[in-house]
Order: sequence, then structure tokens, then C-alpha cells
Amino acid sequence: MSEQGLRIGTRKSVMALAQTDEVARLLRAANPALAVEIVRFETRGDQDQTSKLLRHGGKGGAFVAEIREAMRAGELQAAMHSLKDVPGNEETPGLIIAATLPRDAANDSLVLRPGLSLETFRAQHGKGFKIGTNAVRRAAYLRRLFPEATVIHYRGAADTRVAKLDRGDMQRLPGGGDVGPADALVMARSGLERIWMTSRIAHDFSVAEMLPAVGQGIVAVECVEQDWVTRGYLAKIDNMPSRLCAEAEREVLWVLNGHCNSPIAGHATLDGDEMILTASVLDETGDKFIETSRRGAAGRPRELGRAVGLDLLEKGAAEIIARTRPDEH
Ligand SMILES: NCc1[nH]cc(CCC(=O)O)c1CC(=O)O
Repeated sequence: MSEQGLRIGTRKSVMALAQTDEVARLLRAANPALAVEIVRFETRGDQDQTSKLLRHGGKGGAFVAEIREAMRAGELQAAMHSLKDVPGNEETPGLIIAATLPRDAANDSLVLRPGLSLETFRAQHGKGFKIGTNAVRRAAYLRRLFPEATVIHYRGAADTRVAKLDRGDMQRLPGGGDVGPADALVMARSGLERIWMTSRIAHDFSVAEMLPAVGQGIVAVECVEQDWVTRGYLAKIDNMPSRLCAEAEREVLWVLNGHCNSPIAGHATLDGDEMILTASVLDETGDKFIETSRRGAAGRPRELGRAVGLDLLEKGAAEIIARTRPDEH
């Protein structure tokens, strides 16, 4: 039983469960004799809906750490992560991302409160609108795209965020007090697809107008590096284009020592045997904006990522990142 069994851990949000179901489906199809079991974790990050997540060691720290502990202890063989939530500036000794699923849409979308129209939003250039997000990157792009809009702190699992928007709930701030209610949210299209809420998308930002987070839209499966049996199962569902793009984008984070809520964006696409990698660094006010793009060999993604990261450093990225580094709470 244990020989042919694979226990995969996940957070228990609707989105995470949908992603893990997809991993399980692919694993079963590729390994018909394998018994795949999904183990749901309630992480500290999910329980504490008010804090800005930073006191858990950032987004990655909250969502990832506990599941990794269980894997190291042998209670699980694998862990499902949204690659976007996996910190890019940490070593994870003994663990490896052994599968990346084919990338879903990488872009962000605008979701409006029912009754509000995109035409009104556009005509007013966002003036008078409160847009909810907890991502420094999205806030920075919003301030560039809609300087008249107000960006407010907003968090929670994807489905919860939409429910709060629809009810017109206020948001409790980490330092006390309330903001809201939000008129709009910016969310990952892929996340909305996975929770069957694409009908709520009022506008899809193109990746050019709002460069996505590194790894956005990619579901990753991690396991113990020395667990060759599990690695064998996972290798069968690893998607090469997705892996190559992930490696290039994550190398940018590594070069910039990007923490998990950095104002860093990065997106790679393949063009035959070449790859195009674009990355940017923004400050929270949206005033400072550095972007760079390079083309290189698709087969050497880290090389391309390093070159793009070094370009950004040369243009002053380190100073912007240092200024947005989260303080201790
Ligand atoms: N931080 C939450 C999170 N982590 C991954 C996704 C979905 C997008 C993806 O697969 O990268 C989301 C929701 C969102 O950003 O709206």
C-alpha cells in the first residue's frame, strides 16, 4: 500500500483544492497503479485573516512552511503550491520542485462589485473607486494605471475575497481600523478560473500593462529531493515549457533577493527555441518603475534570468526593493 501510495498536502481553500485535484488527476492518469490521497492543511495564514501576513514570514512563510514540515517528517510525499507563493530568496535544503503543471493564464483581472460597470470605471479613470489588493506589485501597477483610484488593503482566499466584495464588507487593517468597502478587486485570472468565477471578470489586464508575479499561473509540486520513487511519479506530469519559464522568472527573484511581497514582476514566454523574459521593479507609489526585457536560448533559462536580474540591478532595482522590504511587526 505505502509503496503505491502518494499523499499530497495542500491548503484547504477552494482554489488550492481545485489545483490539487488537477495534480491528482494528472498523477493517476500517468501512473494508473498509484493511489493518490489529498491531505488538507489549515495553515496559520488561512486562520489569521487580518494581519498583512508578514508576521508569518511573508506570504510564502504562511502558506508553505507547515506543509513542508509534514513532508520532511514523512507524513506526506508531496506538496502542492502555487509557484507564485513559493519564496524566491530562500534555500530549501532537501526539497525540490519535481513537477510544474502546464501554465494557466498568467495575467491579472479586474473584478467589479455587482452593479458597477467597466464603462463608468474607465470614464472616471478609476476616480472614486476603491480597489482592493494585498500585493505590493498590483498596488504599484494600479497607481500607475489609475492614479485617481484608491488602493485598499484586502486579503483572504480568492472565493472569500469575491464574497466580501459582493457583500460590501469593510476590511480590518492589521494596525486597527477599517477600510472599504471595495468597489473592485485585482485577482489572478488563473485563480478565478480555478474557482469557477471567470464570469466575474470585467477586464483582463494584458501582461504588458500589468506584468504578473513571477510564477503566476503555474501549479508546482514539491517533494523530498532524495525520494526517487515520488520523483519518478512526478517527472511524468512535469511540463517542460512551464518549467523553463519558471526557472527563468525565479532566477530574477534570486538575483534581486526578492522577498515574497516584493514589488517585482516577471514573465517569460517561449518563441520556438528562444525565450523572451520581461521583468520589472516598482515602488509602492508607482513613481519609480524599471522594466527590462531580453531574448535568449530557451534551453538556458537561468542564464537569461540572471542577465535580466543584473540589468534591473544596474538600473537601480536594489534601492527600490530595500525600501519596500517588510519591517518586523
Ligand atoms: N496569493 C494567493 C494566490 N496564489 C496563487 C493565486 C492564483 C494565481 C496563480 O496560480 O498564480 C492566488 C490568488 C490571486 O493572486 O488572485
